[in-house]
Amino acid sequence: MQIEPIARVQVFVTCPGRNFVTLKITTESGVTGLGDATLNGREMAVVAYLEEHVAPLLIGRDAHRIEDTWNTLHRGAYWRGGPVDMTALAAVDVALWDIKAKLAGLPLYQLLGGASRSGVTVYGHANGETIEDTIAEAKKYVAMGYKAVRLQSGVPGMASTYGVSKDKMFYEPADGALPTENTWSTSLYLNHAPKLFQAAREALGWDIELLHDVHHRLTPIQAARLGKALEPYNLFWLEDAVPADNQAAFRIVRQHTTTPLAVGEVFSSIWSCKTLIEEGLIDYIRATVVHAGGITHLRKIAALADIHHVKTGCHGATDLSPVTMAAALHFGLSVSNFGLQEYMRHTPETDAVFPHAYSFADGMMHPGEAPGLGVELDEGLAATFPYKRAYLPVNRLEDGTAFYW
Ligand SMILES: O=C(O)C(=O)C[C@H](O)[C@H](O)CO
Ligand SMILES: [Mg+2]
Repeated sequence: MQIEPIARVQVFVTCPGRNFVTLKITTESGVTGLGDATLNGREMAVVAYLEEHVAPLLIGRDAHRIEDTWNTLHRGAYWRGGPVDMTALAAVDVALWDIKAKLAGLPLYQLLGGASRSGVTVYGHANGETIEDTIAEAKKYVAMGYKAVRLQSGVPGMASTYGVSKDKMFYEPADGALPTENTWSTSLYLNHAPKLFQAAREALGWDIELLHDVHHRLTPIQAARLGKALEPYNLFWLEDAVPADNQAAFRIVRQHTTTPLAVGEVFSSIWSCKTLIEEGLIDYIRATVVHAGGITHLRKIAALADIHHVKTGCHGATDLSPVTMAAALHFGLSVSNFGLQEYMRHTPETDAVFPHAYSFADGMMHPGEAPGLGVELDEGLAATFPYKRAYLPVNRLEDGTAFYW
């Protein structure tokens, strides 16, 4: 049996505009693999977890034994699961897949069963202070070749709204050394959102797929009302309509609307979405490589989803590093029930720290043909961008009640 013992495990933290945590595993024969371990706003918790509790367990293990390593780390932790553990586990898992594919001399998607399609269709983010601004942004995405765009607009009467950033192309919500506070009005939002999509269909037509993210801010019956109100505009999906801690809550939304539902960017494992998938309460599962235990675990989620007619829709915000973007593309190219992949562009500084083989053309992305993931870490450049603590915002209702952001 061919054995590839792990010799070194390193964790790098870099902040080329935002914080990224990267795990690098090196084998005794000198092959390296990268894994993204970035958990926005809680980065250093994963660093400590990896350095103190995971790295010592990896030294000397056979890098080829990905499934066994996953299960040993997961079942052997006893206190298993949750975002910190599953992000750390994902980083190990992806780094080991990177190593295995490099040793095989193949791009990772070939090890995952080969390409199931010619490319990975992606959606971009159009956001603006007003409906007109948002539509103008969406037109830029259409001009770049995107076939699907997420629309978020400011709501008149609200000082700030989720998803509306000053820098249009490079979204970054983690903006403070302490959390900034937003104020939320459900009624203003519910009155406004259908107007955005009515105007968008008039201006953009019906050939472009449109998406919207509620960011967990409605009760089930409010989400049901919004889904019904948006039906005439034929959304590709309505995302995170309600907080999904209570999976059964989606039954109410589902009973009332035919607008397709997507959820899962904060999910850590198959247990967060088992009911949603088995009862057919959603159409797209948005769990992602870095936060749901890596490729090994995400493949199991996708397999369960496949038999229930649920497609994938991996989270792909800019707080997931290019290492996750590449992993998502290899996964999306190969998995049978791929739906749509989110693609927010990283800044040029981030792209320089993580040179990569993936590319965008005609609304689709491709991971490229480099062996492994096709992403490297420029360690020298990374070291010039030290960690800067940054929090995601918090949200309050108009009367001051702490709410979901
Ligand atoms: O990309 C999305 O759909 C998001 O909701 C982005 C999140 O706000 C972001 O990843 C939080 O870190
Ligand atoms: Mg989202």
